[in-house]
Amino acid sequence: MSSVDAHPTIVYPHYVRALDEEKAQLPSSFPREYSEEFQHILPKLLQRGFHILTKLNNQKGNLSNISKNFVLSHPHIHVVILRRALDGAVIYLAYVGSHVQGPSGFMHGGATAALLDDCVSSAVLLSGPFAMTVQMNVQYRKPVPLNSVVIVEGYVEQTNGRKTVAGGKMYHPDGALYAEATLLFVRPRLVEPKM
Ligand SMILES: CCCCCCCCCC(=O)SCCNC(=O)CCNC(=O)[C@H](O)C(C)(C)COP(=O)(O)OP(=O)(O)OC[C@H]1O[C@@H](n2cnc3c(N)ncnc32)[C@H](O)[C@@H]1OP(=O)(O)O
Repeated sequence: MSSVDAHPTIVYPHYVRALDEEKAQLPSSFPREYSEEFQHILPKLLQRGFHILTKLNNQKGNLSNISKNFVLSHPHIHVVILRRALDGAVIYLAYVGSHVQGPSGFMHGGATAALLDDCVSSAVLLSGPFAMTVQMNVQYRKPVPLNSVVIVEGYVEQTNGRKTVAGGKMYHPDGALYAEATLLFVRPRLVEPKM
């Protein structure tokens, strides 16, 4: 098996273990200027039935697969992950810093897509077997200012065999929509359970 083939099966158990081990803590290393905003928003998300899963930005040791995640390890993106058990929806409460710029003063569209993909993928991975994004359609509604807090929400819409349709939204904490996406995931044949 090539290293590319091995990747999904190695990463997924690490991911689940990381989420298990890192429950219920807001990262203590969050810079002061936005930790207050996080503290203000978090209770509202908890009221909606979400609970904090992880402080993945601070992973160490054998969780290196997580610490290399493009979005979660980005030095200018800080994420607290929450999940709602009722429907498996996932929220990334995120601060986007200065070095994710596309248009001057605003977030790069690719970074917006990456955050959406990662959040929606987490919702998919935590609700079912490993699957990979094979299609993603992003509607960019408003430019996302740099150095700001955003809420990203991911949810599974429908699973049919190896295919899962899922959706995501990125919005300002006041509810104004920045972007929304529809994604198709496919469970690779290679990691299907053997009967
Ligand atoms: C650390 C954890 C962090 C959590 C967050 C991580 C976020 C990362 C999310 C990603 O970015 S994933 C990386 C980007 N995605 C990829 O690299 C996937 C590349 N694609 C593949 O490797 C293969 O397409 C894949 C292994 C997913 C599927 O190949 P298979 O050979 O197993 O499936 P196959 O080609 O037989 O397709 C199965 C079904 O899906 C359909 N399908 C596949 N690709 C499609 C596509 N692109 N569009 C529409 N349908 C597609 C295909 O037509 C077929 O439909 P039917 O069963 O109805 O015939």
